[in-house]
Amino acid sequence: MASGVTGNSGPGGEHSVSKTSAVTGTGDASTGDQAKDGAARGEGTGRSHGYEELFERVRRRLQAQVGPEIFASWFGRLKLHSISKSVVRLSVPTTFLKSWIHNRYLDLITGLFQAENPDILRVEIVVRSATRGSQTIAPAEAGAQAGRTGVQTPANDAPQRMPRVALASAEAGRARPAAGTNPVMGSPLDPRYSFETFVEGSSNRVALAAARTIAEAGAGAVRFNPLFIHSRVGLGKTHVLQAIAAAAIASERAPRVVYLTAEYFMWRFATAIRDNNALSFKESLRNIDLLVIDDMQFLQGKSIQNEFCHLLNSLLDSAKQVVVAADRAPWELESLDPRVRSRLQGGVAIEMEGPDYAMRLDILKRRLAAAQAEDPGLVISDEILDHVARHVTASGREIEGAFNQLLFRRSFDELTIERIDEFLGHLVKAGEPKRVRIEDIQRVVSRHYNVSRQELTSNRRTRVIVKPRQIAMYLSKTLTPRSFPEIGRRFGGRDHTTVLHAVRKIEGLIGEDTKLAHELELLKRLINE
Ligand SMILES: Nc1ncnc2c1ncn2[C@@H]1O[C@H](COP(=O)(O)OP(=O)(O)OP(=O)(O)O)[C@@H](O)[C@H]1O
Repeated sequence: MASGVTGNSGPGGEHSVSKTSAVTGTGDASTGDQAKDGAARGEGTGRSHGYEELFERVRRRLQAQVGPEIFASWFGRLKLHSISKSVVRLSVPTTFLKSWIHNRYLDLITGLFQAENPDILRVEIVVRSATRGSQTIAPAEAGAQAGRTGVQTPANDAPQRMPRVALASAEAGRARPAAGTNPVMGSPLDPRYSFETFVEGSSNRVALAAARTIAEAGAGAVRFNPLFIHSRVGLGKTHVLQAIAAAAIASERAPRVVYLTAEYFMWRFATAIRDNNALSFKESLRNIDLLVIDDMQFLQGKSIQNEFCHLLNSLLDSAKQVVVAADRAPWELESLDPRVRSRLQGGVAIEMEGPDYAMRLDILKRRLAAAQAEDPGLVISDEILDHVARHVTASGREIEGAFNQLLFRRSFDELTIERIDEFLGHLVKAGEPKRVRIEDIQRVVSRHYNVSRQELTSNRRTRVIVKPRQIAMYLSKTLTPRSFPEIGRRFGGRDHTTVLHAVRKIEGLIGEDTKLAHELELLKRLINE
């Protein structure tokens, strides 16, 4: 196959190149049209100048339509490639940009050209500097492929080879990630957080099985997408997420893995905008196999969420695995853009519960073994471990905190049960307050009043259902941090004013109806059990 040469890649120069080749959405752009284009471009004449002006006008209209932010993100590197009487070809530097613009903006751009010149029938997006017959790949992809196979890019011609080889060797020369680093970008991984160090039990078995499956599946073998793991604090979400990332990297089946906290994503994105390289930041994320995002509840800001939404859509649409963790279920992430929330709900959400006694004891024993590896003389009796496992119940983090206290105190204090109760008192007594969920409230209320949960969330307005429903809404507002609109959604898609009315009604009744007040106290106890 002949290799095309894009002789001029300077600003605005693409359209005046006489021999071109590019990968298009439908295949090679080098069709019969191309010859016509060559003639129609009228190289070196005033016509080419006129085409550039036409392109400039379309760019301005496009910017006005989509707004400066989106324009800068997606169209900043759009250039005029060639133009004929009826076909306009625009070029972008990567395949990803091509398909993104092609899928989302082609109709808009075509309409804008047609508004300027009704003879234009079609707009095509092509990739600059692509070799005919070889698939054009975005930088990270190129590098990763070369790194995987050790294949160097064929030396078709110098202008094209140079940048591609540079990228390939940069990636190929990159050492396997050391523990504590990340191969592509992102937050560092803690080498202690692996599947081997994670204690399995009934409260996390399903989540762990899903996590292992994804880590073992490798690129393209998408299973539960996105996988959404949620739990209250300290129950091991970060541990599991980092274990997935580390195992996927180690397996080499999903070579491009990114682990990020939502906060780190926001920071990286803001820095990239500040440094004028938001586009390459976004593209580097879109060329990965596995995206792991922790602490999703912290994702804030309209434009950041918007970008995250694009990223999520693009990865999920191209069957790339996404794993997300948060301190609540996706449908409870109220601060999130509804489009992000809905995309997150489209996969599998699994909750991890608190560790039971056996798990707590196992965590303590493993910590002790790890500490003994460094200090062979260290002794902590089984009785003490058992005591801590029985009384520090809230989370893995609390158990770790308790164990660290034991290590610290033993150097200057005798470890008796009484002493331990004294210095661990805050952990033993307080524990983690139970996080009440709307589901729990609905379950307890429906059982207490002998109505089904379906009836509670239905449109039925009979008295026997309306009162329990209002009570359940009142309890949802007083026992959970959920907003009126969220509660309304969870009760059959009701308006927030209905919830407000229910809460006020029950509040009013409590003051005058002691039987109802007692009933509510009983319900609260049942819910908190
Ligand atoms: N099942 C478990 N096995 C071993 N260690 C655990 C387990 N659960 C929690 N831990 C440990 O408890 C600590 C807290 O866990 P982690 O940070 O993963 O919790 P988290 O759910 O992400 O919390 P947060 O919501 O605050 O981010 C970690 O050191 C972790 O290793």
